[in-house]
Amino acid sequence: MIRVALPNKGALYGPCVELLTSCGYKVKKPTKGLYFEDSKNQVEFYFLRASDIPMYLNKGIIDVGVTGEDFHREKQSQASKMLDLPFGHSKLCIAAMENTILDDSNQVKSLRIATSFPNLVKQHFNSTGLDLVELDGAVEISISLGLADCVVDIVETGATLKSAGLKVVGEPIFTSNAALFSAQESQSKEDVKRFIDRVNGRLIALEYQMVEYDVPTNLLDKACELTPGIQSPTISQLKNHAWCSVKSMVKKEDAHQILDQLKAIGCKAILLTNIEMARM
Ligand SMILES: Nc1ncnc2c1ncn2[C@@H]1O[C@H](COP(=O)(O)OP(=O)(O)OP(=O)(O)O)[C@@H](O)[C@H]1O
Ligand SMILES: O=P(O)(O)OC[C@H]1O[C@H](OP(=O)(O)OP(=O)(O)O)[C@H](O)[C@@H]1O
Ligand SMILES: [Mg+2]
Repeated sequence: MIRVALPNKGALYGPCVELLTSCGYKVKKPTKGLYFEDSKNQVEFYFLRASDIPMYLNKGIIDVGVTGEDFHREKQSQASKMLDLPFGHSKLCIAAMENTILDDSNQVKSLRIATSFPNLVKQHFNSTGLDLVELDGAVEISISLGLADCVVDIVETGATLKSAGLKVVGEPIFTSNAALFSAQESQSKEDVKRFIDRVNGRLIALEYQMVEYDVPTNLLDKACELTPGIQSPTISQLKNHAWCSVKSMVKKEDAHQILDQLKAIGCKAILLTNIEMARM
């Protein structure tokens, strides 16, 4: 059995459950309770606060955990990042009331700053003498309540700041995404390696598609240049020896252009399919 920690709510919860379900894990947060055992796959899932997961990993209590890079850095975690995950993209931004005149984000140094990320703020301003107000959440309301003059908070679309009458000041102090981390002492466990390999397989499946096409044998090299694959394309001979069939993985973002190019050089029966899962 390995222990895996997932955020129990918020922006990372849904995407985490979806990712692990597509990897064949049974992930179900009980209505009351923070633990679920997937006995078939020998995994115990713990649903914890995203901000607490680095501490559990640091102490080696949990083998693997998903949280944001921002919390990993804020909590000065010793856990190792194993995989970047394609969700939880956000920025830590300085924000102040819309009518505030701040020409330079350095002026913020002398203001009362409310945040859930005190260490990242200190690191950013390279200063220990800041007037920091540490809050667990709902940071955006602290200015209108008179607790702070500005905030450093998570921004994705900017809707939360806007509805609180705030604007971003200067450049983001940190850019984050969700990631899968492993406790130092768990990295060599075979069960942990298998878990990470499965998740990585699904991430590759999401990033690539499979293209298959028929190509005249004299154009095979030219076509393979367009579809080199990861290792090498698979080539099969058609019954009509003047033609070959090629199968190759292509990056999803490039797939449609590659299909256009294959058609343009004379390939036929060009098919593009999604990949459900991979092991590389
Ligand atoms: N709107 C968002 N879009 C994308 N990622 C986000 C968003 N909000 C938060 N995150 C990311 O998700 C992680 C968890 O954030 P957050 O602290 O908001 O969790 P939460 O479960 O909502 O807890 P809390 O109740 O303390 O706010 C962080 O790493 C953060 O960067
Ligand atoms: O820029 P936006 O798209 O508005 O997203 C940013 C907001 O999302 C998160 O809040 P969350 O949804 O986790 O609610 P919370 O206040 O309960 O943490 C985060 O704490 C910000 O407040
Ligand atoms: Mg939140």
